[in-house]
Amino acid sequence: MFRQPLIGVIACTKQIGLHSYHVAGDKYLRAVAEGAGGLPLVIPALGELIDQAELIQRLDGLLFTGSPSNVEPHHYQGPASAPGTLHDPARDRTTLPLIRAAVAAGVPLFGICLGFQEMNVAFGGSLHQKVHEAGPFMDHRESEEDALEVQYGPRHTLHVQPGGLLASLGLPREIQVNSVHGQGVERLGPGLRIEGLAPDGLIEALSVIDAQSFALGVQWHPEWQFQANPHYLRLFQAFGDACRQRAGRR
Ligand SMILES: N[C@@H](CCC(=O)NCCCC(=O)O)C(=O)O
Repeated sequence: MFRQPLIGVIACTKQIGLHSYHVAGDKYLRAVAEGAGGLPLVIPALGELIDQAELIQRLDGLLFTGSPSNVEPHHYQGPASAPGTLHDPARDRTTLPLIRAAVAAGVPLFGICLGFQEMNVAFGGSLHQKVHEAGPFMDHRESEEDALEVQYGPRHTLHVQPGGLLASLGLPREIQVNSVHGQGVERLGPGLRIEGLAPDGLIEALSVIDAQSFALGVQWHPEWQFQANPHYLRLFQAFGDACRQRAGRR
């Protein structure tokens, strides 16, 4: 009997007035519901308070969203962040072990932007904290003066690497992607495969080589207006298929 896959969507912590909340972006939740065909469930960033083994037993997939926050550099032996850099330690403490546990248990997972960077760090990789100040790379940040449609509109070519997961999904060798990030992959974690490169050589898509199921991370934002972008939609459909496969087996 068909069971809609239950897909966890990782929350960020956010101070609203005097209180702290756990929030998840609307566009991610809609992409899970409509793009992946899943039942979205927001997972609070409660770190050690959550029994992650129990959690992943109940889930058919996990989406690690983007966020203005950045992984704390001590997780990848990086230099201290510049003053004013946004962090979300509670999210770090939740996502980094959860990514490893989910892959080990064969739970499909999809990382977007910060979620992509968390996948790299979870597997022992490191990050450029300011890509635009690191050697040959262009500025991958959005212009905050631009309208949202412009910020999340197509920005650069993504070179899909042959023989990988993205290629197996039928994506062409080159697609146009948006770019809303100041950090990026410096050293790729062991056990990860490069799935896509920006024109300046920055790694912008990865997969887990020995994953039992779908395990993809992308630096861009495929949840943005995915209904109108067949390449973005294809990622959520494939993620949803993997989650349905896990749901059907349980
Ligand atoms: N802070 C990191 C990751 C950037 C990121 O995830 N941006 C998205 C913010 C809002 C949204 O969810 O769309 C970096 O700057 O590299």
